[in-house]
Amino acid sequence: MGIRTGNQYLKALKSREPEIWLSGRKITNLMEEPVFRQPILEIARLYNMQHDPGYQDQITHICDETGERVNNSFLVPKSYEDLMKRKAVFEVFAKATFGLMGRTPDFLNVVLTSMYYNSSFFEKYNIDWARNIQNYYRYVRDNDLFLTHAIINPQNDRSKSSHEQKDVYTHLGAVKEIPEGLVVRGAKMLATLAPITDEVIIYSFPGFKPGDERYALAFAIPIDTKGLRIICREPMQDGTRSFFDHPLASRFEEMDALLVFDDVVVPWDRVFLYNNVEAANLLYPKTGAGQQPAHQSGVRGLVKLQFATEVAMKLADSIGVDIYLNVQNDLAELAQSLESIRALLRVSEIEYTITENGEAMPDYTALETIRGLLPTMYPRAIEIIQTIGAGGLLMSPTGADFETDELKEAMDQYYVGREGVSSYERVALFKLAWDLCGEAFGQRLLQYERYYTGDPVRKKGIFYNNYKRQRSLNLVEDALKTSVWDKQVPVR
Ligand SMILES: Cc1cc2nc3c(=O)[nH]c(=O)nc-3n(C[C@H](O)[C@H](O)[C@H](O)COP(=O)(O)OP(=O)(O)OC[C@H]3O[C@@H](n4cnc5c(N)ncnc54)[C@H](O)[C@@H]3O)c2cc1C
Repeated sequence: MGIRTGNQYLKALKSREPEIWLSGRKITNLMEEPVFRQPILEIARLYNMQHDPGYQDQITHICDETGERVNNSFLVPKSYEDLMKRKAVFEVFAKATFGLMGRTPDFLNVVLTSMYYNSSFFEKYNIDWARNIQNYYRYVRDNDLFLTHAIINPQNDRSKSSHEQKDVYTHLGAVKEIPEGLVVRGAKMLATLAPITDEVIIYSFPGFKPGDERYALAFAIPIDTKGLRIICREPMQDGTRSFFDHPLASRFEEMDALLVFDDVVVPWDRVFLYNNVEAANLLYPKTGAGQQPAHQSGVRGLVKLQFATEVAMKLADSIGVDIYLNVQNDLAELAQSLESIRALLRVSEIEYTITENGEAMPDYTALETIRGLLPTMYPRAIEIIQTIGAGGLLMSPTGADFETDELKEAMDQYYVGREGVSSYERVALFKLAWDLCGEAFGQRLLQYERYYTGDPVRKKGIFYNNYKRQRSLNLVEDALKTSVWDKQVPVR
């Protein structure tokens, strides 16, 4: 089939009945649920872009294996040019969502492509696992499916490993083998966009210890598999707010969910890893499942930071406060953060390496530096928006006020910005800024930037240890030898 249209995506959603729980209600008609309606349409819009002549050649290609047109996020990059082809889709999708949706389909497509191309890793442990991941990649690529993933255990007692939790099946684990497949029980989080996806893929961050064998799992199943419950977090908007009042929250909320597996049968041909602590711990480093998608996250993060920077600059300009040095300093700080991320991203692309099996890999150090910096740069951007908007952020009336005759004069007079900025324009801008920096929606976006890729504290620890191992760090040694040179090199 190859690339889907938005309508084909909607049709697939309508054809399924996943068990979704939202605010104590079981959702029976996903398409009619206001909370999901607009986010579904936003994802459908991305699928449509694949068919738009203005984008098609930029974000899709003809697959060598099938001759069908597929999304560039399924491309195994073998060269700088391939990395750029793949980047094009990251950029187009990120710009279409202002970087606010982190788990657009391209993200997990890259994870899966990476696992597929490095399936020799799975083969070392079990030839079936390798064949399964290869077939699954082809299935997802050729049907253009939308995946969610859950790689973290629920946050229960973090001082104990999975097998030490009070209930042995609090964290998702294997129960038994049956002829049809592997029976799994327990929970996994944090499956962003789960209710509106086609499939879920389960794998884990490293950190398994002996005794955790039953939790060492990787598999994928349809999102409506019997026994799989999707428990949504409290929504941050009810789906009835207007675009004018909440231009971002009304469009781009990515629902997050806990996945509970109630003796779910995972067919054997969908099991990628099982009962092997060593393999589960090596999955990330050996398949590139962390490093390749970091390219998508870097591009998306850059777009998001650019959006926040532009919001701050427009806000300051709209009320004439960017003549003040303190405001200019804050805005310059933001612009310099943005330029730093842009530069790092280019370094990651230009300094790519080719792995042993011929895969082009964007530079680890540059991408991890982006991952290390954004959890502080993005919250700082939000703080600057809050500081520049100040009390005005809390004073925005609603769209309904603008449509009320009795209020027209007051609206036109008291909400006007600097010369040339009408009340309507100023209020619209401040509302957009408030969605980003004040609303629960905006707070989630902030929490996303901190944690979407794992705990930044531990990630920095890993980064430091790798950096120490890989970099020569010889300058100090050289400096300590200077006294010897002094004696050897005659001074003229
Ligand atoms: C908005 C959002 C969307 C996300 N989307 C997804 C998704 O689509 N799929 C998915 O699988 N995951 C997703 N994640 C989950 C993300 O991977 C985790 O939030 C992240 O790995 C951190 O884990 P945690 O939230 O359980 O925090 P914890 O690991 O419980 O950490 C809590 C605190 O304790 C500290 N801490 C805990 N353990 C240790 C330790 N061993 N050593 C030192 N400090 C420790 C941490 O530094 C942190 O401050 C998302 C997260 C967010 C916020």
